[in-house]
Amino acid sequence: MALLDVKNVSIEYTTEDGVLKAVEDVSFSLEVGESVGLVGESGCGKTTLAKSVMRLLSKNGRISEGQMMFKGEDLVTKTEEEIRKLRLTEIAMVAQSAMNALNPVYTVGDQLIEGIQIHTDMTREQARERAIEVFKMVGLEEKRLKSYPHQMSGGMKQRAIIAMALTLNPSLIIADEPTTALDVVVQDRILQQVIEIQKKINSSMILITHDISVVSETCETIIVMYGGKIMEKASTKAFFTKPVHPYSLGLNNAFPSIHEIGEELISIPGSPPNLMQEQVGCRFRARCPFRTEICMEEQPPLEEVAPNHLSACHHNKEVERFREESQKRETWEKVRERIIEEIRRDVS
Ligand SMILES: Nc1ncnc2c1ncn2[C@@H]1O[C@H](COP(=O)(O)OP(=O)(O)OP(=O)(O)O)[C@@H](O)[C@H]1O
Repeated sequence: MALLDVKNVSIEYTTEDGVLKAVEDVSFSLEVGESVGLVGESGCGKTTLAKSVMRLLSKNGRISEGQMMFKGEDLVTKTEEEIRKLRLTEIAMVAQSAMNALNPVYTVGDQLIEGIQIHTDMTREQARERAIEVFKMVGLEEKRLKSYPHQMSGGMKQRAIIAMALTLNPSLIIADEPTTALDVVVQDRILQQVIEIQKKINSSMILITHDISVVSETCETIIVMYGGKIMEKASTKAFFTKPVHPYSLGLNNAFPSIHEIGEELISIPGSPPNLMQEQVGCRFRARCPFRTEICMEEQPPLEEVAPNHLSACHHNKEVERFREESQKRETWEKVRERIIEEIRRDVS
């Protein structure tokens, strides 16, 4: 049985201007010990999906459809009380800039020890021992337990937050851009530590990032989202050697570290769809160099293109040609010209 089985989940936000469908009909599963990288441009629904697993959506957000089976039980229908018990003990989240969540008037140690005591029946002394242990795991000295947040650097604070998330050996860690606010060297070191600990305690992980090169180094599986839907899911190895979806091909062109030195980066022209509007056809159609008639009318299903490799494109079979053409700058230049032409037409 998978640890987490997300089935046909849709999530929407009610706003003053109407309903925004942030995630639509998304399904994926996560095995015990597996780490999945969730990637895609800003606004594609990564954080929404992650927060919904913890049932931490903002007030105007709701899971409108689907199930999220965690250890065989549906998280969607659990009561608030049941979910609260699962947080930290079973599912822990390290959010973007979580370090700002530390309470400035308590020492970091007190906050950590208190957190442990709330969720377990450990004595203060036992909780302190555990706090020292997890501090060591993330590379913080014991004496740092006595520090107040303002006495620590950004990197240290984020480490302390990660320590808090890992302290009760959760089965699932959700890390949402856990190191974005830090400098690159520190980012890399902390991320490696998180992965090490995750492997040690054999928890599963969902790592959210907009940087696919991070996923190539840290995760076994990658899920690419676009406009609230999954476009491609594959092992990272397959994805980085043989990506299939045109959006993935575009993303691969846009990231430096997985390319050879000196190779030119090409970004994908245009912007993601407006999720306030009803989506017709493929969500990537406006920016896709390879679109045809059917892409304008029908939403492509997520199909298996190889074992454990899924792609939602009507033209999965033409991937060899797409791979070749997507590496040429003029392929994407034509998309840019097409977008400009369409805007001109709409205006006139
Ligand atoms: N509380 C909210 N109310 C209304 N719309 C929201 C709310 N939170 C997110 N959205 C919208 O839902 C969509 C998905 O947002 P989400 O933050 O999940 O994307 P993301 O991929 O995590 O982006 P980022 O990388 O910038 O965090 C976006 O269109 C966003 O504007």
